[in-house]
Amino acid sequence: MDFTSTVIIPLLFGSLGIFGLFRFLQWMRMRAYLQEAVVVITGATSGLGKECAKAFHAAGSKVVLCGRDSEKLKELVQQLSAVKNHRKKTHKPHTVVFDLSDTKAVLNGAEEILKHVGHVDILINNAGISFRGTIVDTGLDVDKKVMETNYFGPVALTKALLPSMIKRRQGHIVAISSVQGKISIPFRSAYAASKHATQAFFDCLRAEVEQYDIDVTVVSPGYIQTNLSLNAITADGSRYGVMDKTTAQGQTAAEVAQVVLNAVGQRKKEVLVAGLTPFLAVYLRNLCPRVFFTLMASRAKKERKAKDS
Ligand SMILES: NC(=O)C1=CN([C@@H]2O[C@H](COP(=O)(O)OP(=O)(O)OC[C@H]3O[C@@H](n4cnc5c(N)ncnc54)[C@H](OP(=O)(O)O)[C@@H]3O)[C@@H](O)[C@H]2O)C=CC1
Ligand SMILES: CCCCCCCCCCCCCCCC(=O)OCC(=O)COP(=O)(O)O
Repeated sequence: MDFTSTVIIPLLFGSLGIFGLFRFLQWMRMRAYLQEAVVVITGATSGLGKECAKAFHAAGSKVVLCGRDSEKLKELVQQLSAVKNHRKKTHKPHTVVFDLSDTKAVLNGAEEILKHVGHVDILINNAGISFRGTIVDTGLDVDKKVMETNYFGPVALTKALLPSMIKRRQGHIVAISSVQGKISIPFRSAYAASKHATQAFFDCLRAEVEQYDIDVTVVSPGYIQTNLSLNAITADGSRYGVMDKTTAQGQTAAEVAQVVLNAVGQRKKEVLVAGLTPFLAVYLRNLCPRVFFTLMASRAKKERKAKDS
């Protein structure tokens, strides 16, 4: 008997077995956590929100779909109800209509959610808009609109639902931020600012509510193939209306929704869902800020030149 067959091989198989068992138990825990959970998703009418709705519905959660277009929400309910899942009990979704940029509407929406479903286990603050423009040309009303939709809306909804979570000593709040909540790139000022504010707010919240057993997960994706660039607003408040190459070549919304589902199921505190370059850019911003700022300035010059020519 040599050392390999008596020690190394049994150790290897033992470790693999323990790892497999650990993953299985993790999967079982996640399944139990999501099954029957009341999950509120904002921006469910499109892109990542719509895919999250499909993923959580398929996981057996009771989804509450929020959006500002009731027709699109109804269509999604029909789509989800048509999916037959023989292995898991699924639930007919509820819908609640409100515009996130209107605080009063958000508060009424929160009230309606609690009236309909009694409590919220998981709130996914997903809805958002992006922005394209130079700071010098952008009206303050545009900065405010982006902040209202991406920051004040989610903050108002979170604050409205938080007391009932604290009372139950149970709940999970998710913020869909962006890589741009960690680094700022030129011509995205309002968007990057709203996502940095989101990151900061939900990091503070995480610390404050841990004592009530409430989880907070911040998800920071890179580019995703959605309508985000098409729907972005520009310096004068008009719709950008272009499917950017970066957006078109991003990850699929279904892939990112699966990452959101797993991150929530595993109660992760934060997750960066991006390729190597954005990932390195985040590190560069923190470790060698001067180099990062120089790269961003040259990127701004190049983009400006390309636009002018
Ligand atoms: N796509 C990407 O590359 C990335 C996206 N993200 C983030 O993902 C999230 C989802 O965006 P994504 O799916 O990509 O984009 P989409 O444009 O496809 O979806 C945005 C969703 O937000 C909703 N929404 C926008 N404004 C409001 C409002 N005032 N009130 C209520 N709902 C509103 C939209 O509703 P409606 O259908 O009515 O327009 C839509 O459902 C955003 O927070 C975005 O910042 C993060 C990183 C990368
Ligand atoms: C040796 C280290 C090299 C480090 C890389 C250098 C820096 C390169 C810059 C990379 C910028 C990445 C930007 C990623 C932005 C992003 O993923 O944003 C996601 C969004 O929210 C998209 O919204 P948008 O409206 O901008 O489409």
